[in-house]
Amino acid sequence: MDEVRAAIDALDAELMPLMAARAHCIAEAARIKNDPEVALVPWRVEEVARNARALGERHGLDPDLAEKLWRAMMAEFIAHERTLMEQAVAGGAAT
Ligand SMILES: C=C(O[C@@H]1C=C(C(=O)O)C=C[C@H]1O)C(=O)O
Repeated sequence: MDEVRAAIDALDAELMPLMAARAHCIAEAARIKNDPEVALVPWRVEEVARNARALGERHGLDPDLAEKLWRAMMAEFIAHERTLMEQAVAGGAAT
């Protein structure tokens, strides 16, 4: 079990910079959209979910699991994007 956990920790260390890069793109999207009401764009969520299924299949990950993981991740990024835009609106209103 120790070896498996060490492998998981090593993979998490590889995933984190990619997650940070994704968060950077989300922050860019927040700046461009500049409206908390449009944090969630349904057609794009469905497109990313379809992409995740295809990528899962290509890399030997159950597509159902890939889709669930990506939908959960997107929900968190969308909430984060909305928070960033709300903060920008609040900051803009105060100045
Ligand atoms: C980045 C966007 O904002 C949201 C975040 C998404 C994501 O985490 O991939 C996908 C759809 C959007 O609702 C976008 O609209 O493309």
